[in-house]
Amino acid sequence: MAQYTRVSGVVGLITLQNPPVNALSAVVRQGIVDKVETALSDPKVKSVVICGQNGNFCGGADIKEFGTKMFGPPLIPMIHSIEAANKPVVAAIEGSALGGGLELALGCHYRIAHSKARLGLPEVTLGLLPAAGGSQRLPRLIGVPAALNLITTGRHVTAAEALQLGIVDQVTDHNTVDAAVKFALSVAGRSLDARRISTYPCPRPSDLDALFEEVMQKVRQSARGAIAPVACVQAVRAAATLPYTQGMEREKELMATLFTSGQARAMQYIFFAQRAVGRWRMPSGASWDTSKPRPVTKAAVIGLGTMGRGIAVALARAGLSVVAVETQEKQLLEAKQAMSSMLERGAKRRGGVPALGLISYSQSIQAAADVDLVIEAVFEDMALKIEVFKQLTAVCKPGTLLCTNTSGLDVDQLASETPNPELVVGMHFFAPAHVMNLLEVVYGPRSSPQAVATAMQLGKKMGKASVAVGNCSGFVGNRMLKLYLEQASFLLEEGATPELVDRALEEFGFPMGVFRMSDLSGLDVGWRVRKAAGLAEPGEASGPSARIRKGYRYSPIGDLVCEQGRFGQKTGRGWYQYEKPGSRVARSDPWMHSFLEQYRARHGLVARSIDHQEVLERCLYSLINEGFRILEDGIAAGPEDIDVIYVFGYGWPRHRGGPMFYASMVGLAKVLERLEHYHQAHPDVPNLQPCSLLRRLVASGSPPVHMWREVRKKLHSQL
Ligand SMILES: CC(C)(COP(=O)(O)OP(=O)(O)OC[C@H]1O[C@@H](n2cnc3c(N)ncnc32)[C@H](O)[C@@H]1OP(=O)(O)O)[C@@H](O)C(=O)NCCC(=O)NCCSC(=O)/C=C/CCCCCCCCCCCCC(=O)O
Repeated sequence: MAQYTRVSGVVGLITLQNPPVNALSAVVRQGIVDKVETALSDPKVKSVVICGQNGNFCGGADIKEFGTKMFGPPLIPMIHSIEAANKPVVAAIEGSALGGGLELALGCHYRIAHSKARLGLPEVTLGLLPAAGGSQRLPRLIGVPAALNLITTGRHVTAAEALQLGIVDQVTDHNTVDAAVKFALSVAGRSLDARRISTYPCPRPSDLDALFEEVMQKVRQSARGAIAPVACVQAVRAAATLPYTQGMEREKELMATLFTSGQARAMQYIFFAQRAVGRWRMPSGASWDTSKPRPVTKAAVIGLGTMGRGIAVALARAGLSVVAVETQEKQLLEAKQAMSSMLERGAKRRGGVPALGLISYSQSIQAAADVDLVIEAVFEDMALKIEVFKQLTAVCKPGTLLCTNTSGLDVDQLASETPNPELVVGMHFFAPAHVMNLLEVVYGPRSSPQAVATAMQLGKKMGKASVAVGNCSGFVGNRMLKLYLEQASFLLEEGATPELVDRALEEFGFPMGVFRMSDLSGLDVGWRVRKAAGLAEPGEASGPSARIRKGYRYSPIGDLVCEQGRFGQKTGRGWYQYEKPGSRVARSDPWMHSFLEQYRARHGLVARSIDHQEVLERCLYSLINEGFRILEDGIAAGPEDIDVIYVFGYGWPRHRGGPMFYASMVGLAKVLERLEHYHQAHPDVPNLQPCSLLRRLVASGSPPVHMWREVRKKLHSQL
């Protein structure tokens, strides 16, 4: 709803009231329409101020209303009537003015913002465009190039940038509503002819066609199949080339296509999933609302390899005091230099001061004596980690949380080696840790809810989507990834090339296909894991058992490639070739093609033609099947947890909503049928056998994703 009061005798003050973000729900829209009418019809009122309750202007249209029948007054005429008003209307922007919230403000005649406010049109991140006039007003106000940048990326700008761009008229450090009222008093009675943005001509750069062509090309490339960014460019083009009313028609037309698209549904699902995972729950019943996190102001990072450096930088950026420990002197010096330049580059990009002073460096683990939490990031070796945990237990003050950044070792085993296993959790960061926005918080059976709450809160403070998951080999992300990688290798054996597999996955929307990704992260990492698991054997075995390990189909292709010293980009050769070690541009490698041909010949395999459909079905459905197993095992609390992990950590295209949501869009019955088909064709790959939760869901009529937890509960109660 909206509240109305009269202040200073002549200013009508309208306050949006819909906590926590004052979204423009039907009731709020009705409130605005009514209160604007009241203010305009009151002869005593000379000007109007619109603000939001609790220091927050407006988070935009109510996303929960999308996909339901719309009630209440529509946004567009509401904003038009404000712009057409014959009394000045001033928006007092505190907190955020996003999406429909900024569009409302653009309909006002003046905008005053608090210095800490954030403004933006993030609709593109929800699969939409700013369709309450935003795509037509913003270019008229700030010009085409700046509007294109904001609308196609959805990025939020600070009040200072908004002032510089011309989005707001004034920025204040003081009470924004007081400043807006004062401003409203000063402009009362002035002509509003020059203040209605919809009447402005859109500034047209001389090279309009070339500009749009270039932007469209870039947007299509980075959108990876998402349709909203493309529609955003088309809408801004309409602003630049058509009169306002026709531009609005085009905006509406484009929005209609997006609004009902599966992509918008997927992206809005991810928006809510990202927030839902914060409401974590452990199988014991402990949860976010019953577990209080401990305060963490000082943390230590042990081991300054690639991961440790990124973690320490991310902690310092979040404002924590960090003790960075590396026992090797040379490595410590290199790390210090690298971390300082990471902080400096980040500060330059974001426009702040590098947090260099927050990090102290030491060669001794003793330096961690007074920290609240430690993140161990040493080499992925259980014996070494156990030794480090022993030392930490002796050095750290009582109650210090001990976290391990393992990407797959048994967190419970590590915990059991310490006298206080309840203080141990996994914090699985993704490389590079100062860039990637995902954190898996791994709890073992003995981790205390308080330890989990603390790690989850710390992850949030570091700006990461943090997901609490159970302890198992590979946790959630890597456990699923293993099957995806395995299918990719089998496809090579059967006739595919790395290029074919990667193209199919990149067309699906991944930023990189599986083989290009493997070249980037290094083939040796997986090789080491397979050797430790007793799977990779030196040299090439022959005979029928050569591709069977531990009773199941196994592809040694990756091991053989590693034996050639081909570890990917860092060695200049991997699944592809590179100009030199460290180069990034992957080029087809004839060596790889003849290696695959020889390999197939040696094993009596006949290459067959494999299409993109099969690549997608085998790689993605096997990964999804494992996702169902993870749900069945209770390692992830719900499908949202898996989807957030995949979208934020593994490059799963956001417009496809994560693997579990994607499965529901494809149709669970279809996924089941294809898995059965592939399992029949490859009976030596037991992972292709559809899991019982998937079968049960299909038998229950394939309910929507939010109902899967119920089906799982029933399945468990019957076991
Ligand atoms: C920055 C934030 C605002 C705040 O962040 P923070 O403080 O961290 O808080 P959060 O945890 O994120 O959020 C707190 C809770 O609030 C919920 N929330 C947040 N924003 C919204 C919202 N906009 N709507 C509903 N709920 C919201 C959030 O989920 C949390 O609750 P919970 O934990 O999940 O319970 C941050 O929240 C943020 O970034 N919010 C989103 C901002 C945003 O993206 N805004 C844009 C929204 S879209 C929009 O505004 C579109 C405008 C144009 C609409 C035009 C309509 C025309 C319709 C025409 C249709 C034509 C089609 C016809 C088809 C046919 O023919 O049928």
